[in-house]
Amino acid sequence: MSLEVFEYMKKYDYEQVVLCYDKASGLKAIIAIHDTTLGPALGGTRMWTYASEDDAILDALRLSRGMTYKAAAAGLNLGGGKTVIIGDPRKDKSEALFRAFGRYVESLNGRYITAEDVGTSVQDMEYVRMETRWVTGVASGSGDPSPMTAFGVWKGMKAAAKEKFGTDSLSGMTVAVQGLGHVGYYLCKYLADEGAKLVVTDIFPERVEKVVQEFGARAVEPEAIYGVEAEIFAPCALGAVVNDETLPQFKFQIIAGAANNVLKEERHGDELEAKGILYAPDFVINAGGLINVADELEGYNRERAIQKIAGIYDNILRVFAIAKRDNIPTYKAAEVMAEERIRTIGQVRNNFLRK
Ligand SMILES: NC(=O)C1=CN([C@@H]2O[C@H](COP(=O)(O)OP(=O)(O)OC[C@H]3O[C@@H](n4cnc5c(N)ncnc54)[C@H](O)[C@@H]3O)[C@@H](O)[C@H]2O)C=CC1
Ligand SMILES: O=C(O)CCC(=O)C(=O)O
Repeated sequence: MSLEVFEYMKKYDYEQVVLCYDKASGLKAIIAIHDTTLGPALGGTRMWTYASEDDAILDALRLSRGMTYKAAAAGLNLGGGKTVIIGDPRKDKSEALFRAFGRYVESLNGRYITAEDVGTSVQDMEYVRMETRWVTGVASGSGDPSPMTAFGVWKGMKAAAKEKFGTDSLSGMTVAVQGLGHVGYYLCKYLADEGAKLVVTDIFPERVEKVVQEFGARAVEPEAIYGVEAEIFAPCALGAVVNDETLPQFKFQIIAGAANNVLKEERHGDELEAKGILYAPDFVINAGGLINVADELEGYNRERAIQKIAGIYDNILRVFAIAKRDNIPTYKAAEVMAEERIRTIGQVRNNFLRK
């Protein structure tokens, strides 16, 4: 069945979807702008080989809505957007492709600000910057946001441990880390430095080997990670990893990782709750990269960014408090927290002249 784009936009209140095609460079991109109530839509550019154009559009739609919630929950004055470029990041990149994309971003005149995401790099964003100033996370600015995302996930994981075990020390605890890319590697470093035991996996053996060598991690095959004996599961690869197949295997007590859209469907969040597994919602715990690139918009100050990202600890505790207050699962509590802010600040911004 093909995707009914306008129906989907109506259902979840999207503002705009832009299809970008450039013959010379081969660019095929989808820019999705979900909501700009709080400010311009900021969100990275993902490059991926999608099975179909519908899959690509749906990914852009879902990810951009996640960005609205992420920015709102993080207390940022930004809305939600995301770009998907259809292509193989290992083969299809070129200066022309990213510059063509940059011209589309420029055409939106600041309504959408881009950055890197899975499959794109700081270098790619330098090409985008040649055509537009509406790009963050460039080498001459805040650079790769991934170490900051990892720092925020580590802080949020500690808050979850505090809630579940009464202590935020992860020393001696076992953490299962799925995906040892930009974020997963740095997360392993924070955890190893604190004395946590690591069980890790990745589809690229060289990434696994590096973490085993550097941090004394134990490696398992990709499919085995879901059944590992560990207090905490940190998904740092792709989304939808909490699903009907994986859930029955879980012996974890906490799920806290960097991946976006961790729950395949909302009901999987209900099932985690029913099993007594504490879920630190994805868009709250993984906001470190967004907070970092957003700081670049004010003239980047690393210390200020680190301070703000450390606030993810309190933000995660706030989500758990709302969950208890309203007697709802944590994934819903995170949405309530974000929606409350969009509603309140949206009303405030409607007073007098809107800038
Ligand atoms: N980089 C950032 O600052 C942010 C990243 N995220 C999310 O965090 C996740 C990780 O991001 P990055 O580290 O930047 O991406 P990355 O592409 O550098 O790393 C992902 C890693 O997961 C591995 N992987 C893919 N499928 C796997 C599987 N089935 N089993 C095991 N490993 C698998 C890949 O080989 C790769 O090493 C993504 O979902 C991303 O959307 C969210 C917020 C910010
Ligand atoms: O971290 C980035 O590059 C920008 C923010 C983003 O796209 C994300 O948090 O998923």
